[in-house]
Amino acid sequence: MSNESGAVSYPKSGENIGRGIKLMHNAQAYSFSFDKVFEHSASQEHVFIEISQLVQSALDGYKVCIFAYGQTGSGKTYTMMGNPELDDQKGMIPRSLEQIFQASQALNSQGWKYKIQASMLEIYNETLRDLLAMNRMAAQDGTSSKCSIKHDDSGNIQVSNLMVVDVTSISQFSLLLRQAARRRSVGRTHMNEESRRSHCVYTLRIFGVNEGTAQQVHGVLNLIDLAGSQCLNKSRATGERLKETEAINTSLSSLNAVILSIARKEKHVPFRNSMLTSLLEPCLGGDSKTLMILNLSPEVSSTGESLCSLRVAARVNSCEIGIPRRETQLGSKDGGAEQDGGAAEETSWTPGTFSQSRRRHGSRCSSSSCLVWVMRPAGLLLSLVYLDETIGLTLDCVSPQRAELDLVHT
Ligand SMILES: Nc1ncnc2c1ncn2[C@@H]1O[C@H](COP(=O)(O)OP(=O)(O)OP(=O)(O)O)[C@@H](O)[C@H]1O
Repeated sequence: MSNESGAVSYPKSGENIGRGIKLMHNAQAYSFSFDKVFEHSASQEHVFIEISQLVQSALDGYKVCIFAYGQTGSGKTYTMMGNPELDDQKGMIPRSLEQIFQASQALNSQGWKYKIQASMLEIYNETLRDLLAMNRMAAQDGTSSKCSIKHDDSGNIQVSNLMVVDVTSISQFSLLLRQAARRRSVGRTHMNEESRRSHCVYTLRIFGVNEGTAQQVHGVLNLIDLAGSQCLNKSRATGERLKETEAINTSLSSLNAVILSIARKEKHVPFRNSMLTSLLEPCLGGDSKTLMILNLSPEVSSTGESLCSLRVAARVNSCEIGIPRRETQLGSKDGGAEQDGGAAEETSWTPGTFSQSRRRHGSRCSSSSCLVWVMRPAGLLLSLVYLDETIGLTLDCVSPQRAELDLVHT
């Protein structure tokens, strides 16, 4: 099967995308470079162009994980979910599902039939909550089975008691998304009117079988909207909000410890220190294709947090994980299926239309990748100022406050 080129065509990337970013913090400049850096003026469509190939590869039988990371209020939920009802504001999750449906339908003519299943859960205060279960309240108050993470004999991770729904249309999926959004733990904080107080994991399992060749593929697409990091003294949180903020920061610290440990190629990676890292283990420690989207706030008061986030993203960018493995089986005439070895095909993916393959020379490992999207600053008008031809674009503010982020087009 070869649908890697994609059944859907996309417009070319715009000029509001580069690869470098410079941050001024305490009068010091910090430079970073990533797979892509999007200015605030980039659209949801621009960002999706860069991840569409990766989404496509879930249909080809790969495990794919895309997660949004950043401080509270920086635009993670906007990026991942956006407004699914409005075409130009739809985020990565509704766009991914649309692409998967359209591409799978286009492959029908080549004999492929697909079954797609969805599950949606949140990690709230270190507890797993099923966002689709009918008896969710019963599970929360302990009168029915709670979700928990189980490791099977082959080291695979399963979530027990999680509702898995067969998805047959885009409208049905939109309904599930609305249901999950209503049930997700949301609270008002000093930093964000509608702050998501949990990490949310949307999973699509994709089973394909070719009626002509009996080949089978099994891909997984995990789309994750992490809760935002937040300085406790800035958050001014008390009571429940404080407890949530502490739980969010603790689990994000565990994620950072895992990323640091992988980047340093340490033998022991502390995946089991939190629910979040246990769930992410197959993505960060295994054979999936993983992408982090870092959301940044351009406000001067956020430069400290932005620097921390950029450092985490730079580390993620340098992590070498396993070889992406395509899950395929060769069916036999009598209807049985033989493994074709889950052939570990070294098909490192290339984000979007023009960046380089990220496979390291001389290494059999592929690396995780990172895109950065800078949010539009509330109440600040931005203008673009050209410094010189080689440096490219610098963001400058038409306001007394100077924007501290330079987006360097390279
Ligand atoms: N690129 C963008 N264009 C327009 N509005 C945006 C953009 N990014 C974020 N916003 C708006 O900014 C606000 C905060 O964004 P959002 O809730 O997505 O942040 P978050 O990082 O998910 O926050 P939290 O971690 O607290 O849940 C929302 O009202 C959102 O609609």
